[in-house]
Amino acid sequence: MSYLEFGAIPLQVNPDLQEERDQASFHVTELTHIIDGGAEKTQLRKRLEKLIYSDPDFRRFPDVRTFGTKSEFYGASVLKSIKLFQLRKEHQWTDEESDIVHSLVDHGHALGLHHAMFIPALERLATDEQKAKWLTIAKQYKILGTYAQTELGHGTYLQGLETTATYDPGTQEFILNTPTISAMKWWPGSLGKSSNYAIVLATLITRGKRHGMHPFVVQLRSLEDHQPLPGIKVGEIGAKMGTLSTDNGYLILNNIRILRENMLMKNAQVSPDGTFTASAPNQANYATMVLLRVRISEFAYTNISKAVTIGIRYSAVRRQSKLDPEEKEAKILEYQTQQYKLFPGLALAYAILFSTKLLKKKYREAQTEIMKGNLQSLPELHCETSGSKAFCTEHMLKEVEIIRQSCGGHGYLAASGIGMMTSSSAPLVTVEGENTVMYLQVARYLLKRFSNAKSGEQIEGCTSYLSMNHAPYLCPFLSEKDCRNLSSLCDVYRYRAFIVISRVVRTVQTDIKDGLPQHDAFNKNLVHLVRAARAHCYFNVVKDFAEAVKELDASIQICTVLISLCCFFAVHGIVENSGDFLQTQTIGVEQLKWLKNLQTSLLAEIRPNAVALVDAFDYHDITLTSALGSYDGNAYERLYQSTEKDSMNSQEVHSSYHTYLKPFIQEMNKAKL
Ligand SMILES: CCCCCCCCCCCCCCCC(=O)SCCNC(=O)CCNC(=O)[C@H](O)C(C)(C)COP(=O)(O)OP(=O)(O)OC[C@H]1O[C@@H](n2cnc3c(N)ncnc32)[C@H](O)[C@@H]1OP(=O)(O)O
Ligand SMILES: Cc1cc2nc3c(=O)[nH]c(=O)nc-3n(C[C@H](O)[C@H](O)[C@H](O)COP(=O)(O)OP(=O)(O)OC[C@H]3O[C@@H](n4cnc5c(N)ncnc54)[C@H](O)[C@@H]3O)c2cc1C
Repeated sequence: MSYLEFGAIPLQVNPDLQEERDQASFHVTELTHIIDGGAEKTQLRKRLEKLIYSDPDFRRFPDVRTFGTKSEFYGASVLKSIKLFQLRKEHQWTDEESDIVHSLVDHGHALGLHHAMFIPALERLATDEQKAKWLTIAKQYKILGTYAQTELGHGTYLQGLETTATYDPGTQEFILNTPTISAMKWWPGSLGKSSNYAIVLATLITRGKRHGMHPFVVQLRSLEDHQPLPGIKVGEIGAKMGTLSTDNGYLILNNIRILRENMLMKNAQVSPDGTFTASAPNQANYATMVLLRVRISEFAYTNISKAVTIGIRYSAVRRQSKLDPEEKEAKILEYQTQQYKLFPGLALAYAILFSTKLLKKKYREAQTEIMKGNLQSLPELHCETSGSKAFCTEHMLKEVEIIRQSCGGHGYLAASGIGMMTSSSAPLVTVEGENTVMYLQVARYLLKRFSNAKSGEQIEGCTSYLSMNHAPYLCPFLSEKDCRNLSSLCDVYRYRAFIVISRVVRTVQTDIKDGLPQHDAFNKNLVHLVRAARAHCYFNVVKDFAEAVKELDASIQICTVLISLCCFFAVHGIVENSGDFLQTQTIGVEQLKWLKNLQTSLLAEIRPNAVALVDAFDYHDITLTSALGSYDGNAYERLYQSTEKDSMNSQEVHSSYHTYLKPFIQEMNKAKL
């Protein structure tokens, strides 16, 4: 073959990848249907895929992402928003359809916060009359909004927000102000350049009294020429590690007057004379964050499943070194260490998938009650969503980075698609509640439930195991074979969580008894409290995965593969955290030895189906945007082809040669003479 033909993509699938597909023990399409939630959902996704990817602009976005300047990238991202909004309107997409499309077109776009937070906030925090006014025009895209809560000085501690909304009964208006530099809004997505409205979260002051954080609808920019309105200073906060398609912004408000009706009053009201009344606890105003924590958990699935698709397909076509000196070089997927890098991410993707399906269901049920004014399920929902968001994003980020490393040098290329995934995954551990803080919210709930259980209350829900009548614990693993039993594995996780939680409760109580104030006793044990929350979340994810697999209505072949994967997920988690399991005596040294053996046996067991398990995620090549992970496995040709799109290659000799290099070379050559 001449080098001129190197960039031509072969028409056939790479035989190494085809070989993997041929040896799968199950039908990939059947598993795809399970992942999508049914054959009709797969059809729906495919229909939307076809619609979106028939538009050349949507196919072009990945190239802009890789090779454009920040400003070009932002411009393309605005176009992406507009196209999505037009399509959504034209096709009357439901929220579900819209979510599918978002997962197809790369997560970010300039006005992403309009549907992700602005509209959900109006739906959750506005009264019916306010919805009639604001929601209608927001849905018609007559106004474009964002959610401006975080300030330069405070993101986590919402009670510390300094932006003020002071009620003036004389004019029946609120006056919004940014009283200090740390009070300026800082970070909100779509704020810098895109939105003309925002829901601004500010401390409400009426009749001289502060009433905590409340939501206010504020117009930021003119609907005529997009100029910021008088008294408003708004702009971009600067270059970031990733999430380039979103214009995260700052906002300074100087005596901005808004109508009394612009305070979203579902949960608290200010009457014309300035009387404050609350019809729900202040935390009801956190509802938009609760929703986004569910969405971000789902997004963790999207990222890890895409990353592992790239990693596994590439590992099936990349050959390096010899396993058997007599044979040709081995696929890197053959190396046990490579499987050890990739399969935890594979198992995690399925674990998050099943666990978030359940979380979403619980969220929907709880939200229906909450909208009717029944807030009983809110504390449990807050615990579950905070824990899920923290667990899923923490583990996803860790595994995405390991998968990037598993692709060797090429994983570091933008064309691999995986480096971008690391940078877009990174903020997810911080946004919508920083993970440590979220785990501490879970711990707070666990402590409460633990003491409720101690006082004899029958606990329901995700902490029900705290009120189990704990007979003396006996490790269920009496042989290596026992370690495969999913309900025994769940038991081990459950007891580990129970013991870690009860120990930290005891330590905190002892510290308080010994005279430490409660806040000091907490701070002295924060690391252990986070450990307890992690143990609780791990147990719940293992349990959700195991139950989903147990209840699966699928072929025996699929059940067998998913049981192995679930078993691997649980076993791997114990081995990785063995210190904790040994210390809580939920397993002994002998059991750890069995579990380690089982862990490596499972690598070999999963190996033949690895490619089929990622094929089942069914990512379109455009969605993946990866030269390494495309369906046909022609990685080298695609890598070489990707160089054509690099503007540096548009001229043989770069202009800098004429400006700098040529005079330098000439100078050096003159000097030699
Ligand atoms: C386009 C489509 C894409 C979709 C796919 C996504 C893609 C993704 C891309 C990235 C997109 C990024 C978009 C980021 C967008 C932001 O990042 S928006 C800003 C998010 N900001 C945060 O999350 C702030 C985090 N902080 C907090 O939530 C709260 O301050 C804290 C930490 C929970 C503390 O709450 P607090 O009320 O100040 O104090 P605390 O004493 O801890 O709690 C009081 C009580 O309220 C309860 N409580 C606290 N929070 C809640 C709650 N939420 N609910 C119920 N009860 C609660 C507590 O449990 C406690 O109860 P009790 O123990 O008293 O019974
Ligand atoms: C890409 C991106 C997009 C964003 N989009 C938006 C948006 O659209 N709208 C919006 O309003 N905001 C947005 N944010 C802001 C985001 O919500 C906050 O950054 C996040 O809530 C964390 O708050 P913080 O930055 O104040 O971190 P901090 O709270 O300052 O955290 C710093 C460290 O302090 C620790 N810490 C803080 N408090 C405690 C505590 N009580 N106990 C123990 N440790 C603690 C944390 O664990 C962390 O290690 C965005 C941020 C990013 C990065």
